[in-house]
Amino acid sequence: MTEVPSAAELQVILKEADLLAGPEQIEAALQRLTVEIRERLADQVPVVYCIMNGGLVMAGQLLPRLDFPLEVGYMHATRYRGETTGSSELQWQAPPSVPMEGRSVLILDDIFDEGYTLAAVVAACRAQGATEVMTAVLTNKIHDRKAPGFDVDFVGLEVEDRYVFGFGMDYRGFWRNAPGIYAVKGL
Ligand SMILES: O=P(O)(O)OC[C@H]1O[C@H](OP(=O)(O)OP(=O)(O)O)[C@H](O)[C@@H]1O
Ligand code: HPA
Repeated sequence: MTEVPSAAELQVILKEADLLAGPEQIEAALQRLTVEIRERLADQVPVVYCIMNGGLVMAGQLLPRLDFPLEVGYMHATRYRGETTGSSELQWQAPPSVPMEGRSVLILDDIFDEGYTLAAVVAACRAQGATEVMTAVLTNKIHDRKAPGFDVDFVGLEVEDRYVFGFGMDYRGFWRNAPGIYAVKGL
């Protein structure tokens, strides 16, 4: 069994991390996302899926702002599994919880990093008969290692090319609950 770090060790991770975006910047990003998404999807009665686990906080904060009719679902696809580099194999831990055939779909996730997760999720939604599939992420990590031929539709904030955590994103499984977006010291 993997050993759980102590609370003191985890506090050091947070204390030594660099704050990239605080609550005010995140609030502004969520407000921008709300306006853009409403403009595009308000009359589509979409199914809005949270990608577990990372999308949980973003979805929880964004959904109550989307003041139009929609359904909520979730799916869990994971590539990092507690590591700081992604595996080539995407594991589906939970398939989409709501049928999407003939529906407009909006996918919510915490981070568009290399993009292989969302590219595979969008392909799966198309294969399951969604008529249109849009993606919204809280953060887009800026680098040139993106999956070819795929992009997201709505981005809250750009973050630098470091390993980030907070607001849904984990560092080795921890600190998804941190109220800002932080970069791990040295990563
Ligand atoms: O753009 P990519 O490089 O594919 O990475 C982004 C994905 O990685 C993280 O999920 P992770 O695999 O860590 O699963 P988790 O949310 O369950 O931790 C994150 O929540 C995104 O879904
Ligand atoms: O930088 C990151 N942080 C947390 N989760 C992630 N999943 C992909 N990239 C990241």
